Amino acid sequence: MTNQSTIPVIVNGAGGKMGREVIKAISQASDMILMGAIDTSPEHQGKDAGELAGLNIALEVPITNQLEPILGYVAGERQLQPPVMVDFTHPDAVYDNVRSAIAYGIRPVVGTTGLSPQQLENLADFAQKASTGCLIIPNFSIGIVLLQQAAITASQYFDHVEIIELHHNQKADAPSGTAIQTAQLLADMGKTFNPPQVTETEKIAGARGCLADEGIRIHSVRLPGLIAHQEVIFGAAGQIYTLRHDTSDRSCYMPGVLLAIRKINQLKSLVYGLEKIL
Ligand SMILES: NC(=O)C1=CN([C@@H]2O[C@H](COP(=O)(O)OP(=O)(O)OC[C@H]3O[C@@H](n4cnc5c(N)ncnc54)[C@H](OP(=O)(O)O)[C@@H]3O)[C@@H](O)[C@H]2O)C=CC1
Ligand SMILES: O=C(O)C1=N[C@H](C(=O)O)C[C@H](O)C1
Repeated sequence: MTNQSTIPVIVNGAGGKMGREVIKAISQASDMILMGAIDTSPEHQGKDAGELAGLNIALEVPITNQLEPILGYVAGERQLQPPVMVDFTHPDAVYDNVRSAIAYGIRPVVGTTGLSPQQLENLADFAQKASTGCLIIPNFSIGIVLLQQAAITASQYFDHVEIIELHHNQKADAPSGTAIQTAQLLADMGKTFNPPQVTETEKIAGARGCLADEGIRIHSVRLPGLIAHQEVIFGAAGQIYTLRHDTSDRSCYMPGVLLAIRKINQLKSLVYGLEKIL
């Protein structure tokens, strides 16, 4: 049943691994209603979003590959709560999706990773000018927020740290958005890590991973059988301190996604990271 506090939501990437999970979560949230489901995959066109998500009932929302008509339709409906677009699509698509949503006055909750620093800056400008909330969340799980907080604490006492992120081999971008954010949080602590101990030679290019800001290295593993995992390993003389987060089911992201949908209406600009809205 819809009422004045029901939040209209459209899901972009509705047929994907995360999109289906989001549709299930929205269908179970009494304060939200699915108003549109977009996915460019030809195999999903016209299917009911609820049935595709594995629900026993149809939601009467067909999957379409046309984002703009859905944005226009939702923007034109008379509703008291501002509509939200959740995006779990592809690194190549997310920038344009977010710009389109903001142009229609629809607030984007973005889980898709792979936006460049320049794209993030442009989107922040765009959201600011439109006075529209925009949430970009590289990882919606509470476990990663806690891992990052522990890493920030540890970084005050350790000068050596490397990050290993491990994901399923369908992932398009590397390093993961989570690893990039984790490295940035550590780099923002105002010190340089991993002072060189010897002159290193990579006998095969990439052996030492990629170099993020302030000397922090990130290593990316892609294998079938994995979902999403991250280790932050600190080293000092005679000791190793390892922080690890493991995802065993994508439902772990849903409390964060629902929180973001509920909170975005309070924002008037771009906010990056789940920790900012907890
Ligand atoms: N922030 C977080 O907590 C999390 C973020 N992610 C990120 O979310 C993104 C999606 O992940 P995941 O669900 O696993 O990926 P999937 O490939 O399973 O799903 C993406 C879906 O979006 C479709 N798609 C691609 N381009 C567009 C477009 N332009 N418009 C609409 N639909 C499109 C894809 O179709 P097709 O297959 O035909 O390309 C696919 O059906 C990734 O960037 C991933 O890193 C994932 C998990 C958690
Ligand atoms: O592609 C994924 O699966 C994930 N992507 C996000 C990332 O790049 O950090 C979040 C999580 O790691 C799962």
